[in-house]
Amino acid sequence: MKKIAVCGKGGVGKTTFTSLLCYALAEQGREVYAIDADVNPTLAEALGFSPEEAAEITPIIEMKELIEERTGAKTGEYGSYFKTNPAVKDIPERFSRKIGNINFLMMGAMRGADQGCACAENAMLKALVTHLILKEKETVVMDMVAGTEHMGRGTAKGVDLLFLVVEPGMRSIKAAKEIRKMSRDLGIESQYVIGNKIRSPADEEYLRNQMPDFSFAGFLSKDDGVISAEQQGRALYETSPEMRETIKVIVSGVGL
Ligand SMILES: Nc1ncnc2c1ncn2[C@@H]1O[C@H](COP(=O)(O)OP(=O)(O)OP(=O)(O)O)[C@@H](O)[C@H]1O
Repeated sequence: MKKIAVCGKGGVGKTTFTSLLCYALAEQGREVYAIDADVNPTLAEALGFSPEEAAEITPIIEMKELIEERTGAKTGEYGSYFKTNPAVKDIPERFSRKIGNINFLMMGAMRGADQGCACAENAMLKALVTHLILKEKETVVMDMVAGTEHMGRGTAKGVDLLFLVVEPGMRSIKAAKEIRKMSRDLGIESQYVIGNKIRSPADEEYLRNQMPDFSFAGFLSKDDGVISAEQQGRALYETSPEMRETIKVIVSGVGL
């Protein structure tokens, strides 16, 4: 019964971590709704869908046509639609694909340079997340767009738990600090850091020293297995017993 968002600077490993988290939660018997909220979506592949399967999924943004058709509500009024029809199970089938207990949905692919900002997508996601009513065993996990923009727009409103992914470098730490500040303003109290691409205990220590007032949920090693899984088109959770064990410890450590 949780809505979880995974945030951080571009390229830190949000998608990699999100895929592991979804599998670990699904293995506990939860019904997981994995939402790729990134405008450059890659979560489908990280979960182990083939590029062909991923291409068949209708992006959530196209729900707007459905919403307008059913309710007459226009862009910006999605909230009222989700109030009247708020269960995840009500989301029509063409918007999702399933692997085991993981239901995958995506916001929408990157727009062309001349197609404007992603305000409509953000409004849509915000409405969806704010108004979704989850059943006891249902969990939503969102792989967010890089950086802080979505926080500024309040897309992550309605989220219960935020994971901030960082790597051992100043830039991702700076982004995490900004995201935390914004997310606190949105009322998201539960926030944990995941240190990714860790090469040695010194990397862990560096992160802990640079972020003394953050709660660390755990650390993921820098591992060639991540690239191998990508190349094979398989889920990292399936290919790496080490990552599987690490994520399980993280999940139980934060009480999920
Ligand atoms: N623990 C790791 N060990 C080795 N490589 C990793 C690890 N985590 C992520 N990577 C690699 O780093 C790159 C970025 O990872 P990923 O796509 O998960 O990050 P992201 O934060 O979701 O990126 P984006 O902001 O572009 O969506 C990928 O090529 C991935 O293979």
